[in-house]
Amino acid sequence: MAELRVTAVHKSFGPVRALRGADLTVRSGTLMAVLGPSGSGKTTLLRCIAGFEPVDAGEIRLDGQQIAASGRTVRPERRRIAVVPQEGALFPHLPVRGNVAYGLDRHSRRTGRVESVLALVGLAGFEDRMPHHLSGGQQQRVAVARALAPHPRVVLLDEPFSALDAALRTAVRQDVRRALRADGATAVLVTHDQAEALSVADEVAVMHDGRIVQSGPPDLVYSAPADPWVAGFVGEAVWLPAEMTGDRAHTPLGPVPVVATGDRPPAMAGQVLLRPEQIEVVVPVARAAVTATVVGHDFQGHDALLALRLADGTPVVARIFDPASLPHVMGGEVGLRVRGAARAFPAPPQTPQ
Ligand SMILES: Nc1ncnc2c1ncn2[C@@H]1O[C@H](COP(=O)(O)OP(=O)(O)OP(=O)(O)O)[C@@H](O)[C@H]1O
Repeated sequence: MAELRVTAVHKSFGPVRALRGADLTVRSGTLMAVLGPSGSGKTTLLRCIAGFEPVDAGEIRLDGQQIAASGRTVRPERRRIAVVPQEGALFPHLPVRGNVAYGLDRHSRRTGRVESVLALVGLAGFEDRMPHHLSGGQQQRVAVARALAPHPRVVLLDEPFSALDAALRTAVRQDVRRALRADGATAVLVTHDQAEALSVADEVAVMHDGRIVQSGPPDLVYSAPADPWVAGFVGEAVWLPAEMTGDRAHTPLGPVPVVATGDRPPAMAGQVLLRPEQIEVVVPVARAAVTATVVGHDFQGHDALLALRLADGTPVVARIFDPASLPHVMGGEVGLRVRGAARAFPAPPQTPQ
C-alpha cells in the first residue's frame, strides 16, 4: 500500500473549473474521506487519481512516483488503483467467487486470496452465491472484497453506501472500514454525508469549489474548523456576535472562554462558534443567567435539536440528549448555560443595505 499525494491539481471541462488547485495527502494504510457538497469536484478528483481523466496542471504521486501531470498520464490499469463505485459493480452472470477472482493471477487464486478477502468483509462461505441472491449491502461488501483482492496500491470508493438504507449503511460502512484496516489498505472515500465522513475516516478532507479547504482528523475538523463555511458544512453551528477581552468572548449567552483558531488572534474576532451540544438547557430557569424561548424542535431519535430565541432575538440551537425529560413545548421558557470553549472567527461581512 502506498502514500498518495495530490498537489495543486487543476481540471476543467470547457468553462467549468471542476478542480482549482486541489491538494491532498493520504498516508499509507489510512482511510481518507473527501467530504463536500454536490458539484464541489469530489468525483473529478477521484477520476483524476484513478487515471480516468487527465489533469490540466499539478501532479499526482504514488509513493513518490509521478502518475499524473500536465501532458503526462500513467494508464489506469498500470496504476494498480482499485475503484469501488456507488452500485451495480458486480458482474451479474458470475458467482461471488468469480467476481472477486476477476483480475487475480492463478497463484493468488490458488493461495486462498478470494476466501481471505471475503472473510475480511464478513462474507466467508458466500463464494458460490450469485449477485442477485445478495442484499444491496452484501453486494457492496463483495465489491470491496474484489477491489482489495489484487493488493492495489490505493482503493478509491465513490459514495459506496449511498444506495443503502440508513440502518444497513451504518453496519456496512463499519464492516468495510474494518476490512480496509485489516488489509492495511490506503483508501479514499468520497461522500457528501458529513456523519459518514466523521464516523469512518482516519482523516477528513473537506472540499469546496474544487479545492480541499481543510484536512485533518475528524474530531479536529469538527471542533476547529478552518473557516465559517467548513464549520457550517461539517455540523450544526451556533454563531454568536462577540466582543473579545483577552481570551474571553462577551456574547449574548454571557462570557465564554475562547480558543484561538490557527494563527488568528482572538482579539480580531467578531463572532464565535459553538456546537449545539455545548449549549446546556437548564430547568428551572432561575438557575441560569440567560433565558430563552423555545421556538421549535427537531426530534432525531437518540437526541433532539431545540431551536431557541434569546430575549434580544439571537437564535440559538441546543442539542438535548433526553428529549422526553424537557418541556420542549413551543413558546416555553428555559435557561441556558455554555459548556467548554468557543472558537473565534472574524465578523461576517456586512451585506449592503
Ligand atoms: N465530464 C464532464 N463534463 C462537463 N462537466 C463536468 C464533467 N464532470 C464533472 N463536471 C462538472 O464539474 C463540476 C464538479 O463535478 P463533480 O462530479 O466532480 O462534483 P461532485 O462533488 O462529485 O458532485 P456530486 O456529489 O454531485 O457527484 C460540476 O460542475 C460538474 O457539472
